[in-house]
Amino acid sequence: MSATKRGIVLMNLGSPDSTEVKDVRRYLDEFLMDGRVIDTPLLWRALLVKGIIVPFRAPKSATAYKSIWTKDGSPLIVISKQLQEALQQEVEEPIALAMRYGAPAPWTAFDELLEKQPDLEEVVLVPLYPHYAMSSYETAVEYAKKIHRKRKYAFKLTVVPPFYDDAAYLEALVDSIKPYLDKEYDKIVFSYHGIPERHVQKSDVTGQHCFKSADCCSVDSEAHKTCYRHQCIVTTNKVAQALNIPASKYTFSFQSRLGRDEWLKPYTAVRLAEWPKEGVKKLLILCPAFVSDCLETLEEMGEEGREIFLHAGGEEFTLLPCLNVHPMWIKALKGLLEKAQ
Ligand SMILES: C=CC1=C(C)c2cc3[nH]c(cc4nc(cc5[nH]c(cc1n2)c(C)c5CCC(=O)O)C(CCC(=O)O)=C4C)c(C)c3C=C
Ligand SMILES: [Fe+2]
Ligand SMILES: [Fe+2]
Repeated sequence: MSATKRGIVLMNLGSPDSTEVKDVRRYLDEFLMDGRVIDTPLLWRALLVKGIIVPFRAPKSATAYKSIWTKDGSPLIVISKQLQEALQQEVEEPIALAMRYGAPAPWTAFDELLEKQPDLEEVVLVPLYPHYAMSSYETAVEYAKKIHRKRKYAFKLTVVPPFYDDAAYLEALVDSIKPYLDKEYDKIVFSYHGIPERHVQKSDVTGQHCFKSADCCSVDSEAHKTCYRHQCIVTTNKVAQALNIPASKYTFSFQSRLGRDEWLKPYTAVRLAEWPKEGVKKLLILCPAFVSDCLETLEEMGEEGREIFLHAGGEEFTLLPCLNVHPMWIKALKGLLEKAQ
């Protein structure tokens, strides 16, 4: 352990306060007005989000949230709290939880740590995203930094980088998948949350790598530090190789597209309707862009995705759980904190 008086903040995306349409509306408004999520000029974004997307989406999203809501609230929040508690059993430094949207806000987390340790010297921020995207990792980090700056906290803020290729994280994923490979399956799909292709290009620090060639993600580049697609491919291939899954039996795709822009392809929802026709009848599917089960895994994949696949002639659809509180994931997080010293 370091001599510095450290605290830890685990930061996830956040959920609405309840499944009531008004709370979902407020949450979607905060989320989609984020310029790193909908990256259009402010006025156009406000018209689009407040005038079109939120009014239409809020009632539908509220219904979707109702189908997964637990007695203790949103699965994402409940599981993130369980993760905080499980990690706290293993780590001496105080740990607080923060969300990018909704509650608990980062300042609540910072203040909670200061209450426990008034002479706090450093806070290590762990964005709970394995892969870099401006709409997930980057917005969480920039928001936490803004609050740290504006509120003039005296402690130093250190940020854990994306951990898509961290050996212990990959081992945890491998261990979580292993039991599902014992039964017969035709294909295992790594379905990642999608993002607009434009976002990948915007994050390209070289300005001349991403999407400039068909194999850009497998050609070494500085751009990969912030290339979501490259990082998803690395996670997929490393996990599949560690499990000895032949190339013909695994693939990756991207889910949760919103709007009409070109997003990363292939689209999971489109492929789910095609796979059965290509002979893929027994499907295993996991969503490694999320470390905690949430609306996008439980409802979008577990309910909508299942329906699409079975309706198209699929026979078995098995959704694997996220890492949630897997002991090897806790160990991996502990390792990431040690590396951040
Ligand atoms: C991997 C992390 C995520 C990325 C990247 C991401 C990008 C992204 N998301 C939207 C729009 C929506 N996402 C929604 C839910 C949602 N998204 C993530 C993670 C990432 N999003 C999570 C964990 C969740 C679930 C939250 C929960 O409470 O369980 C939603 C809200 C639900 C809905 O109405 O579908 C929206 C909207 C965009 C536009 C985007 C990139 C541009
Ligand atoms: Fe999302
Ligand atoms: Fe790339």
